[in-house]
Amino acid sequence: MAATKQISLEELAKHNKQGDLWVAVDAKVYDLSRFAAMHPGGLSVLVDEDVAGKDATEAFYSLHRHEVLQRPQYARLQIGVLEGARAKIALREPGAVSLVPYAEPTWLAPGYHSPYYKDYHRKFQTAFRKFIEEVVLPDAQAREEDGKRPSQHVFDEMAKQNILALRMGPGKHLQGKVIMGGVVKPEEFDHFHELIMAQESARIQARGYYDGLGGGTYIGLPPVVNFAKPHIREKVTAEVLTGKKFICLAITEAFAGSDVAGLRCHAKKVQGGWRVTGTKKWITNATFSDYFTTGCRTDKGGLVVLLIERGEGVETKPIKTSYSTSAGTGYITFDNVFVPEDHLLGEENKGLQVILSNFNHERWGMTAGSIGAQRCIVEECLKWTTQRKVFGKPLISQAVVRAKIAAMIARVESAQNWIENVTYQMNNMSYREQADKLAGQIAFCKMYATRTAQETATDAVQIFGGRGITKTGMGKFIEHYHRTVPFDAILGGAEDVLGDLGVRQALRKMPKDARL
Ligand code: HEM
Repeated sequence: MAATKQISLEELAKHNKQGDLWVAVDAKVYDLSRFAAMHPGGLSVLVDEDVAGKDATEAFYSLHRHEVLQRPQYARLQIGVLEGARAKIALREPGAVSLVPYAEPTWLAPGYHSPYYKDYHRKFQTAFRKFIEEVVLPDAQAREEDGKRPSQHVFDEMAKQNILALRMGPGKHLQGKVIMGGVVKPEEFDHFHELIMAQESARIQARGYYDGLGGGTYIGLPPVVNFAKPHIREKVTAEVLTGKKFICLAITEAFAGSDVAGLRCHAKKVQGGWRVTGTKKWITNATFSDYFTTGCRTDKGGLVVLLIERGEGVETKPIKTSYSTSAGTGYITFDNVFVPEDHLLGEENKGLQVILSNFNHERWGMTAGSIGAQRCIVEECLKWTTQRKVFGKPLISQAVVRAKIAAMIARVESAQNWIENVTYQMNNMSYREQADKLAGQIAFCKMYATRTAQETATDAVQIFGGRGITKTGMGKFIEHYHRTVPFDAILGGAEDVLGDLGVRQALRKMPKDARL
């Protein structure tokens, strides 16, 4: 329990030297006498006459994130509270919304309205944010750092709450399931709930872990759900959605990225099935997956998608990318792997249809997450520029800084409004209509969101200066964001490819009789 002894300013002032050193931060008094020599910022800054025995709140928040004081080893240095002073720093409770302007999309900001979200979206959002902050976030920060895959207890908890099943979007697979203790009925769950999930999950600000946490399921399982033989579909879906087994989508190769038609991994038809030989690269979750939804080229030159189980001839090794190995990004080699006939997804030589069928949903989900992460950076920058003082004034008092913040806010607001519009269309269109009408919209929206995300990352680094390129301390999320933001711009289709796709889709629909 925090110490409550009342300490006057006079008493505080008496403890102002090495060996007997107290400071007050936000109305709490800390005895730093023994800690001072171990202080990561050095002893000299603490024995400074403006700090030792004084209220050092401003100096503290210029240099540390609040979380420092929450670490048990530092929290226990508190010996009392400053007499007559009131704590001013209010921390958000888990699940609560931030009151920092633009830190939330308007539908969540107090006093604003939205045509899209209903009361059950709000309830779901509150429960989901709490879940993310209490269950996922601590593991996310630790695993992003040590590079291990997300801990099994997080998957187990997600399975228990049926969150893994929600990652497949709305649909029959949710029938009869109790979602997060009943906070939303399966038949009510729609694409706005999914949008909430993507944006809330992005708040962990651990990009590798974010993909580690079922990124493979999100893109690897839908082809099984939609195209597998019933007995395979039931078995694999049950295993994956209960967090017992893992699956990934193995399409990209060293030879072919966005150019799916250029795949070389070869499936040879044999008695009772197929023999697969080839490689796959940059496959999210590959290092810990049990199943691989794999695109292969057939003898006839067509494409086939096979569900390959980890076993003889299958090897995975981690690829070190600029985000954490927590994502399980891997290189896969298939060496004459036997795949039984009933593991075919869809039809022979019609694999492209299987692969393409999920692209829109994948890209839309990535865009939603990317915008959520971008918004967190806006909040970080707003907090930093108002609390950080340079030349005696807060950073935000510089016009050039305000101009950067203005651009950041405009970008994230426009991207959010766009994704909400697309989501509304998805809610009101059949899958076929979505494929026909939204492929271009989603491609453009993703291209725009990730382009603006990179601009915001660059601006944020300028605002944070050296801290924006330092992995710990005040700017740690900025450093992380700036380093990992290109993933959103590459995975699921590079920006240029998506832009081109969107224009080609538009051209297909140009009326033949349109003239200036
Ligand atoms: C309860 C009191 C304090 C604790 C527990 C504490 C703890 C820490 C920790 C853990 C760091 C490492 C950086 C981080 O993780 O954010 C740090 C850095 C630092 N601290 Fe403190 N600190 C305290 C008070 C102060 C005060 C009053 C000053 C006043 C000037 C100060 C000045 C610094 C400086 C200059 C750094 C280096 C910052 C940087 O590298 O950007 N600290 N402190």
